[in-house]
Amino acid sequence: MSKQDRLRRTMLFVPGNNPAMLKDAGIYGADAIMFDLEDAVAISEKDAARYLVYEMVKKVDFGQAELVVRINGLDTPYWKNDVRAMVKAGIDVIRLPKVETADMMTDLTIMILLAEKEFGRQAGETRVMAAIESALGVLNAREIAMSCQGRMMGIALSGMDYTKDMGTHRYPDGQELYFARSMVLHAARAAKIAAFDTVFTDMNDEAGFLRETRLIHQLGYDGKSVINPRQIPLVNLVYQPTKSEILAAQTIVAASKAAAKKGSGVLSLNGQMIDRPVVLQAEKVLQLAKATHLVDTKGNDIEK
Ligand SMILES: CC(=O)SCCNC(=O)CCNC(=O)[C@H](O)C(C)(C)COP(=O)(O)OP(=O)(O)OC[C@H]1O[C@@H](n2cnc3c(N)ncnc32)[C@H](O)[C@@H]1OP(=O)(O)O
Ligand SMILES: O=C([O-])CC(=O)C(=O)O
Ligand SMILES: [Mg+2]
Repeated sequence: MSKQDRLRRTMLFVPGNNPAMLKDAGIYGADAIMFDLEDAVAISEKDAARYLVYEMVKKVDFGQAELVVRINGLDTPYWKNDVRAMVKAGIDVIRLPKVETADMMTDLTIMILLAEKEFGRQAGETRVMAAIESALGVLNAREIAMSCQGRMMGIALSGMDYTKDMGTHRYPDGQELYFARSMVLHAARAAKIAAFDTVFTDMNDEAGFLRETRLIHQLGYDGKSVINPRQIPLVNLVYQPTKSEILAAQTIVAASKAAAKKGSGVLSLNGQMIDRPVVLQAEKVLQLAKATHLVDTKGNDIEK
């Protein structure tokens, strides 16, 4: 799977000052691991956490997971050192919290470019993502998503800080996030980058977590930030295609390959027109099925 079309169903937050959690973060099968230097780390621990995460990124094998770091915000004295250390360590993605304007992302990428030069990394290699955590950030989501072309990997909604900014808090039905979720998703889709939903903090409320995950899956989100390994299989369950979706996708992909051999990009299958967007959607279904080991690498069923 190329870096562009990799799955991003789960992004596991790991506190940057917890050696035990950091060391084992790769064993739970998260699509991305997010080392947190921001709100999970006390002020007195900021330098120690940065050093610890640097060592972990350099030395620990986290398998296939995409490695993301949530650095401290641009209004803190820590973020520049965070960027330098993480670029030096070779992190895949830097997540900037509390993004309100596209200019903030530009400031971040200027610093990243300097660090890439300083530490001999290829210019543009370090990707970025923005976490939207306020009313202003939501209203500017489109410009934020369109910024840093080439480096921008995705945008995330951060519902805890966002609801605080809105003068409310999280409710079980999620109505308070409806507008923000729609805005962030539209901005991501318009910019052709990934969209991540916010964390669900009650680790024991499995039914509530599944309800929220089904909602964001239905809306079209790529995945969700998660805070506990127990939440990972639940997200994967929701994102796992059904048998009939897999069968339909296999039929579409096979028929489109046969049509392509005859030089045709569009075909009719059981009365339905099949063209490029339908084929791309079918390929995505097979990619998800492969990730959950329902089909093999050629898209054929695996007998269980
Ligand atoms: C609003 C925000 O900014 S949210 C983002 C910031 N917050 C965070 O990063 C918090 C991330 N989550 C955590 O720190 C933890 O899940 C806690 C503290 C909330 C709960 O931890 P625990 O009570 O240990 O949870 P639990 O009993 O389910 O843990 C089971 C195992 O998973 C490990 N684990 C739990 N959470 C994580 C995690 N986020 N990353 C890696 N490993 C984890 C535990 O260390 C434990 O491992 P062990 O069996 O080897 O001892
Ligand atoms: O990104 C997240 O979901 C966690 C977070 O910081 C918030 O909700 O404020
Ligand atoms: Mg936050």
